[in-house]
Order: sequence, then structure tokens, then C-alpha cells
Amino acid sequence: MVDRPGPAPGARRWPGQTLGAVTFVVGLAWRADRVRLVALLAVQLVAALGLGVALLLLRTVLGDALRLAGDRGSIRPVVTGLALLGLAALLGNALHIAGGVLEQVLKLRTESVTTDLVAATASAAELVEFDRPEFHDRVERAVRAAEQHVTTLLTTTVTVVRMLASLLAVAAAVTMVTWWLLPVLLLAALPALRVAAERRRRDFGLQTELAENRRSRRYLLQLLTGRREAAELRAYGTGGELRRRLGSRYAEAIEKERHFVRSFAWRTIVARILGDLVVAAAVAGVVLLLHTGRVEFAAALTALGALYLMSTQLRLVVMMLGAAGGTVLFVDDLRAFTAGAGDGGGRTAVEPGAPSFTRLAADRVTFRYPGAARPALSEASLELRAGQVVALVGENGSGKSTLAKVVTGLYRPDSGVVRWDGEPVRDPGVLRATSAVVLQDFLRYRLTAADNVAMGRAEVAAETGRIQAAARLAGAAPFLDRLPRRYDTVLSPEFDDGVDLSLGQWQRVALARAFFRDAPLLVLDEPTASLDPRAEADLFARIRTLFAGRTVLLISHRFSGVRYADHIYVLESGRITEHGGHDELMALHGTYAELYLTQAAAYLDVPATAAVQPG
Ligand SMILES: Nc1ncnc2c1ncn2[C@@H]1O[C@H](COP(=O)(O)OP(=O)(O)OP(=O)(O)O)[C@@H](O)[C@H]1O
Repeated sequence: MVDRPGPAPGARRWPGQTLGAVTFVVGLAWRADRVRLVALLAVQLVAALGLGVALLLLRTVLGDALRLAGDRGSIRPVVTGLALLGLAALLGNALHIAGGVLEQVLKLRTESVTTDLVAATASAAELVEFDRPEFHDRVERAVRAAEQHVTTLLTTTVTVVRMLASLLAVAAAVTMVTWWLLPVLLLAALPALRVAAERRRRDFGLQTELAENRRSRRYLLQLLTGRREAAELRAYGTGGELRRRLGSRYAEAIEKERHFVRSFAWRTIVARILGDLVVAAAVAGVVLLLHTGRVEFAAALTALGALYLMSTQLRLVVMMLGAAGGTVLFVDDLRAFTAGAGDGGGRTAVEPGAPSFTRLAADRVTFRYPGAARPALSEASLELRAGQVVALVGENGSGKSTLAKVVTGLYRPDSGVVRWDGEPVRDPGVLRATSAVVLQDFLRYRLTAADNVAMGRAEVAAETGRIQAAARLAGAAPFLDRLPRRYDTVLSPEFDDGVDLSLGQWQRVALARAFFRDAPLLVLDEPTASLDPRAEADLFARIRTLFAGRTVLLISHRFSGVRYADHIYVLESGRITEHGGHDELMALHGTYAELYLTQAAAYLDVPATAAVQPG
């Protein structure tokens, strides 16, 4: 699960980690397209086998050619051998092209499966995770791994399989001549392998360190290029300052990367030279054998060719493993991140006909946001009875939205419980399944109008009739009907034929989404903040008929609507300080009465101080 820290990347030993990452990637490719994966690996093996056969053929052709040169043989076997070599080269090329095509499609399919896995893990994470910077760093790394590293490691794996198989085939072909070439070559690769392992570990550390820098760069770029941001940026002339910040964040990252790359350059050079010295010694060995007459000329020539082939392949393998260093760690990190994806999201679907509650209560709930000095809610209790309209009031930051999110299962309380008909609710998914929320900062999907409504209940077929009915109830139908493509219009000018809505119109669309969800509990967090006075009065006047049969939790600073609620709770610094009906609370002359009269005074032209005087 995402809230498990997972094994610290870089802590496990290199072979185990690499094997784990490769198995994970191959597993993803298998899930994505097993036919292509098997075909691709088969192509690599056949191509490698072909190389070994070609080498043996070369040795025979060379022997025949030397005999022909010494007037001891005929031209026929030479011509046949050369023709067969040509055919092998043709086949090799064809296999190379076929492999490329297979790999391209397989990579895209694997990327799609991996991205979906990351999306599933992020969607299943508890809402509170999104308030932790570490979670965003992990998501950032996971997205990066899904978009780049998984396919890179897949390519590396396929290439390394081909190279290792080629090495084996070539080694098998020359074993009869110079069996000791293989261990010598492996020895030559050792220094480079060591440097690659060290680089891999440090690279991941650097990338982890730079995660926040990358997120901040992405955010700044979004500010500078986004449509929603464009107006305010121009109005305040902030573009230049934001670009300067983007530049300085880039400069920080470049400096760190530059330092890292330089610190490894000389070690890589030394490792290369050491490896080349071992290969040179092997060449000298073959020449010595030829000189002392222990191998014939054709065999020695073939061995030298093979030596060249093997050392190039081995160098490429080491290079690829080195380059795959960070990749392995990123993939390993992704594996830990996505392990157990899908088991933490709980239920969010409203099951038609699901039993509703008679009483839903928050019982002394306390909740603190990650990293916050003080709790946003302290032992807050509230009760919602079926069919009631219950209001939450209080000053900015008093905890109203947080309490609503606890009651609807979006946050788990640190202590206290939510009770359903007296029974503690263990699975917050049940609460999410029972409620529809119109959040203060509701989503504005850059999708069609119909989608914007139907997302209220995405798991059922979006019937046009039901969408339009929900839009009518929310007062959104008149303007949605006038859109160029009616409900099929995309609500964003960033897309062809797309249009934008006014904020008040968007608020009605969000309300329509809640109607479409058709849940027993409705949370309306400042539902009229952007509505005009007539629309606001209309919503409050009709709130009971509109939501008949449902329970409504209303958060609002508009006391004209709040006063008609069945029960009103007043929050102050995360605590419920007063509750009751409007008349009861007015008679108390407490916070509610003060807030109510302050607002009323503004409309009645009465000085607020006079209005809030008791009596
Ligand atoms: N995601 C968050 N991370 C950290 N602190 C938060 C977060 N959201 C809210 N808070 C803090 O929790 C407290 C309660 O916030 P909440 O949004 O519940 O208040 P509210 O009563 O709904 O305010 P408003 O009337 O302004 O909408 C505030 O002090 C706020 O700063």
C-alpha cells in the first residue's frame, strides 16, 4: 500500500534488486501483451543462435578459401559458404527489423498498463496522503518510472538477453579453439560493472533529492502556461518573476547533475582502460598460439573475430547495465509503491437501494492534518437524522469542511468515531458510498457537460434522461441546453468547440452532479457562494423539496439559508460550541447570534454594534 514506506531503494543488494525490477517489468509486459513478449524474446534468441552458426560457417569458408588460395581445393564450397553467409546476414537484418516493430508496440502497451497501475494506486490512497509532501514525491517518482523507466528497462532487458545469448552462441562456436576467451572477457568487464553499480546507487539518491525540485518546476511551468492562470498572471504582471524562479530551480538541478556526472567520469575512464588491457592481453594470447603453431590460421582469425564481437557485446551489456542503474532503482521503487494497489480505496459506488441510516453521528472526533501544529477538529460531535437539513456555521478555518469530510468518510478521525445508527463505522468507504458532496473547491472537469454531470456516478451508464433531470433540478438545464452542442459540448475552450461557464454556472453543474449521484446524504459546502441573490434565495427556499427524502448537511456563511435548518452546529477552533434551532441559538446570545446579527446589520443599515447587543 502507498502509506507503507516500502524497502528503502538502494538498501537491497544489487543482483537481488535488479532481478526484482526485471521480473516486475517482464510481469507488466506479460500482462500487457504476452504474445508479443514471447515473440520478441524468441526473435532475440534465434538471432543470437544465427550469429554462432554464422561464425562457424565463417571458419569453414575461411579454411576453404585458404585451401583454394593454395591450389588445394575447389571454388564450389567457397561460393556456397559465402551465399549461406549472405543469407544469414539477410535473416539477421529481417529479425532485427521484426524485433523493432514488436518492441515498439509492446513498450506502448506496457506503458499503458503501468500508468494504469500508478493511477489505481494513487486513486486508492487515503485523501490525507495528499496533504503529505512525501506522498507527492513518491507519486512523482512513480509517474516518472511509469513514463520512462519501465520501458527503458524493458528495452534493456530484451537487448541484454540478445547480447548474452549472442555471447553464449559465439563462445560456444569458439570453445573448441580458445575456450579460455570467455572467462578472460568476463574479467575484463568487472571494473566497469563495479563503477556502474556505484553510479546506479548514487543516481537514485540524487533523483530522489531532486523530486521536490522537479515538482516545483512542473508547477511553475503550469502557472506560466495554464489557461486558468493566464488572466491573473497578466493582470499582476507576474510572468517574469515566475520565469526567474523556474530558471533558478533549473539551475539548482543542473548544478547537482553536473557535479554528479563529473564525479563519475574519471572512474568510468579508468575502468574502461583496465578492461581494454585485459582484452589486449587476450589478443596477444591468440597471436602467440598462432605463432607457436598451436592453432591453424583460419581458427585463429575466427577466434580474433569472435573476440572482437564478444568484447563489443560485453561492453555494451555493461554500458546498458550502467545506464539502467537509476532505472532499476526507480522501477524497484515503483514496485514497492504499487504493491497491493486497489485494496485501500474502499467503496465509493452508491449501490442502488442501499440501506440508508436513521441517525448518522460524529462522536467526539478529533482530526489533525499531517504536519499541522493544532488539530482542525477537537472532540467534535454532531448528529444527522434522516430527512433533516443540518447546518454548520463558524468563522473561516473553524473546521466546518473538515468535519463534513470526516462524516463523509474522506478523512479518518484520529480519535472518536462516526456512528451509523449507533454502530461505529469501520470502513470509511461505506460513508463515501452513502454521500454526495458539493465541495467548496468542486472539480471542473475539462470534459463534456454530460460527463460533468454523470461523473457523480461513473459506474453506471450515463442515461441522457437522468443527466438532464439532474441538470434541471440544479437549475443548470437552461444554460446547458443553449450550448453549441448542448450536453456534448466540452466545458473548456482548450478543446475544439469547447466553451467555459461562469463560476455560478459551474456551481450549478457541480450541484447537478450531486443530484445525479442520488445518495441518501448530501453535503453542500458553500453551495451558493457564486450564485446570484435570486438563485441563492431560490435554492434555500426549495432545499427541502429539492432534496426531499435525503439528509442535507449544509455549510454556509449565508444565515438567510442557515436559519431554516432543523439543527445548527456552531464551530469555533475545531470545537462545537453551540447547537440547536435558530430561535434557541438566538436566545443564547452567543456566537451564532453575533454572527447572524452582524450579517443582518449589513443589510438593514443598522450599525453592527447595535445589532449584536443582547435583547
Ligand atoms: N489540507 C490541509 N492541510 C493542513 N491544514 C488544513 C488543510 N485543510 C484545512 N486545514 C486547516 O484546518 C483548519 C480547518 O479548516 P476547514 O477547511 O475545515 O475550515 P472551514 O471552517 O471550512 O473554513 P472556511 O469557512 O474558510 O471554508 C484550518 O485552520 C485550516 O488552515
